[in-house]
Amino acid sequence: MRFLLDNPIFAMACQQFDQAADLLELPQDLRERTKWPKRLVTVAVPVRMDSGEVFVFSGYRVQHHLSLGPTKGGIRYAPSVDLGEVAALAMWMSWKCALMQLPYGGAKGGVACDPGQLSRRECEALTRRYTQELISFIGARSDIPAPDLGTDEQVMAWMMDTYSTHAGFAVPEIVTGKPVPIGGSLGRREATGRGVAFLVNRAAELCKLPSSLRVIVQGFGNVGSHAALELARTGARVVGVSDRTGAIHRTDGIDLAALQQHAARHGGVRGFPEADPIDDREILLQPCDVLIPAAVERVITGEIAGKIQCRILAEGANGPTTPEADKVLAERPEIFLLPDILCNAGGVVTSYFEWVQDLQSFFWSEREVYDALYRILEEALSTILKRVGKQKSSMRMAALMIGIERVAEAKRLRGLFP
Ligand SMILES: NC(=O)C1=CN([C@@H]2O[C@H](COP(=O)(O)OP(=O)(O)OC[C@H]3O[C@@H](n4cnc5c(N)ncnc54)[C@H](OP(=O)(O)O)[C@@H]3O)[C@@H](O)[C@H]2O)C=CC1
Ligand SMILES: O=C(O)CCC(=O)C(=O)O
Repeated sequence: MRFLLDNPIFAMACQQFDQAADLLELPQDLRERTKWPKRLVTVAVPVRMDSGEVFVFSGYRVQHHLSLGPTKGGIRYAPSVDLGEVAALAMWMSWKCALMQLPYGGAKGGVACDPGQLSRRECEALTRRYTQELISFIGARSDIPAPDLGTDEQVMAWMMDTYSTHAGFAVPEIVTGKPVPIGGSLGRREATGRGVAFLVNRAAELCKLPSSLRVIVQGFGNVGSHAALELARTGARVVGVSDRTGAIHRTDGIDLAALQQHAARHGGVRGFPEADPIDDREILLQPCDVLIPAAVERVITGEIAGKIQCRILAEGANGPTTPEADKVLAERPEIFLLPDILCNAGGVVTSYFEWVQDLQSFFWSEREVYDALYRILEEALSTILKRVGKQKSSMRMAALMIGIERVAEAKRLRGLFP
């Protein structure tokens, strides 16, 4: 297992864990049992490409702990995907699910590929073969995938169909984040971004900021675009947006509907005529009230953390801030941090609602989904704030401590074979 530490993202997740476990004074045996992932699955995924050639992709699924219920977490399609990255993301899922009091352990999966370079047929073939390779390892009572970076509702529909064809009947509860007509939940598509927006507005109230927040978002995919749209709906002005194609800035605010149309037509935000182009690193350093990294890991480095000019740092992405940056942020108390395992938890909480609805074959209104989601996010925020007050810790450490201690307690209560 220790070979995973060669991966910098896994090493970062472990560094965070160790720091929180030290603060919790977690006994050594429990610490070891809680830290390491339970199951690491690697699969070869052969796909006939449109060219006629067969390419073998590498696929992964990591199940971090099984102590509280099935494992839960997204499937990522990105060139960076490897076992260490997926293991780190699975670990963060564990603390996130426990923080939200969901009856799940953490998991994550993915395939090393560039989804932008795959045709629709290639993406479907890849998804179906990856799902087939995972059939013995996933299940509605054991491990339930969902969308993440580079995957969407269509990928979930193909996964559900492949699994259901194998079972001989429809198994909608095998994945969440699927289209509503085949058992998806109302509100799941927008839930992560709307959860981010809800928490940003709560943080703005706590910081006594006006509602006309200036917002910068890195990543204009599922999380970034819905966070931006929801914040704009509640009175904010989105002044900067970036994605892999580039970054744009407009002090008076960007027309998000027009930007969405442009991005759909041109494959990204680059070249949007109603805003100024800006360097994709510089965009993070522009003055704003809220900075939302909603793309990939480790973009807020120590150096960037010293230069950002926001009042709220809202981590839509998983792991966007390095431990070095956390040290810098500790010296900048004017910045209110919404840590990833809180900030982007709206996605998995709504996935939990989807799973419950599928198991019961009884579906909720969008209003019921969001009322329940915001109640859970509010409770998690208030539990973290109390912990910050009690232990004088950072928001990140408080959130991690709560998640980790719940998992450790489950392991302690369940015990070990004598
Ligand atoms: N989807 C969900 O429900 C949840 C997602 N998350 C996390 O949120 C983050 C984003 O996921 P999601 O929105 O689903 O993914 P999407 O694939 O929908 O969107 C990702 C966005 O990030 C952009 N991007 C990728 N790399 C970079 C980069 N290096 N610099 C700037 N932009 C970049 C992409 O640009 P382009 O389009 O040009 O490739 C795209 O706009 C991930 O960290 C994910 O783990 C967390 C909780 C739930
Ligand atoms: O919706 C889910 O089950 C998981 C979402 C996810 O991958 C995440 O929160 O990072």
